[in-house]
Amino acid sequence: QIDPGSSRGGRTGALTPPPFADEVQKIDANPPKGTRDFPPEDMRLRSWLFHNFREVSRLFGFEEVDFPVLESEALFIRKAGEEIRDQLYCFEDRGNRRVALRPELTPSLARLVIQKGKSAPLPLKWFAIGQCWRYERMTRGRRREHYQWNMDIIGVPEVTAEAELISSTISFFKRIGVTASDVGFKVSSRKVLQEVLMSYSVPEDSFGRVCVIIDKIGKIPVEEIKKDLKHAGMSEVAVEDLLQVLSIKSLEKLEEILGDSGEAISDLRQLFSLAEKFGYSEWIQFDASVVRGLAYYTGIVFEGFDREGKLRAICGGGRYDKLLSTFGGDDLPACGFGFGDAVIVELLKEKGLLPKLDHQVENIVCALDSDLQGAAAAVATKLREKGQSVDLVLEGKPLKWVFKRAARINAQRLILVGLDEWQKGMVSVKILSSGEQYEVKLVELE
Ligand SMILES: Nc1ccc(Br)nc1
Repeated sequence: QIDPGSSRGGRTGALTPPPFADEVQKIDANPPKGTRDFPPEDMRLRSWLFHNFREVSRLFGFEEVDFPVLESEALFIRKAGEEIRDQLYCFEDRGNRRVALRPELTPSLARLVIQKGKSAPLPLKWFAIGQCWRYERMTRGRRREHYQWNMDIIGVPEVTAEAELISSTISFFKRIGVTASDVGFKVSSRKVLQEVLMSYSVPEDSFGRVCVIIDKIGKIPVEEIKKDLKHAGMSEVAVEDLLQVLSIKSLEKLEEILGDSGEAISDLRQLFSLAEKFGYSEWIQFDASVVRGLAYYTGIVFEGFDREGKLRAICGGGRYDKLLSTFGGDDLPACGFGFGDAVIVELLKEKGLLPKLDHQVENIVCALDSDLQGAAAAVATKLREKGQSVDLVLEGKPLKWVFKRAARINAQRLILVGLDEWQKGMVSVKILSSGEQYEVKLVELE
């Protein structure tokens, strides 16, 4: 029983109370805090977005996979101080199991790869579109759920995998009208960080934590970054030097600092060379400050950003060669990205690129007499079997109402089932755009 005072599509008047009024329990018609409903107009945009995610995945030869929204909490427990861990939507179920609403898809994908083992021949190219959750204090009024498109390549150690993944995101942007003037990709490698940290003998097991701290550059004061880095075991000199390296924006400069023999520079040179062959050089730039906020990345990392700098990262990803082995699986190379459904919509709004998506049906079918409701149903079935969409008027309504509904649902044709015509095996058809009207034998109705 929804509170009659609440807005219900503009319907007027209170609802008639049920027989057992004392059992009425008014509910809030809004969804839980931080979550969204998708009424038809919003669902059309979401379906359009997902259709483009799926089309690009198809063009790149990827196979769709899916996993439960609910996972064992253990899948997401990492000790690197990630935000994703602090905001885990976790609880104890009725079987006293620690479970969580997934905050991301990659650990589930890794779990499925391990489960499939040798039965899934490498390389695996899998994609998924799934709802992900975080429990964020509502003080910041941010969403607690979003849908992510993920593409992952398992079993390819070469940088060609990252180049392919970046290419797929750019294909997506191009499909929806976003250009290299709107969006760019900052690309780096965590091996840059690794080589600097190793030169200061920072312990390997602090690596993930240092990355999470560095990902906050530009989001929290630099003094806090420095404090956290020292707290993670780095000396004053190491911190200063690291921040210096992270400000580098050219591979030439990076080579001056790291030399030209390390894996970081070699991977990045290969990636930028592949970008040229793929034809997307104008979309990407080296930026040593990009580390991404997930602890498990081990190599190339990248993130799509809006060049006007108004929005948060649009998408991001990278190489995570150790994740499967940390879950007890084989030491398989892996890379992937996540692409959320919210920031991209903000970008499309900014750029005036939101598609116009109206509900549409090809036919509205109406009986002109209550005795002909069955006949109208037969006409609707015939058209549907021919693959035509039909909105069948389900109760006796005045023609004025029928025409109003036809306009509201963008029907192309009105099919009227009247007694005289029906007795001749005919129906009358009105083309609503032109007003043209004619009678046609049911057997010839196309
Ligand atoms: N990981 C995550 C989940 C849900 C939202 Br909204 N943002 C980020």
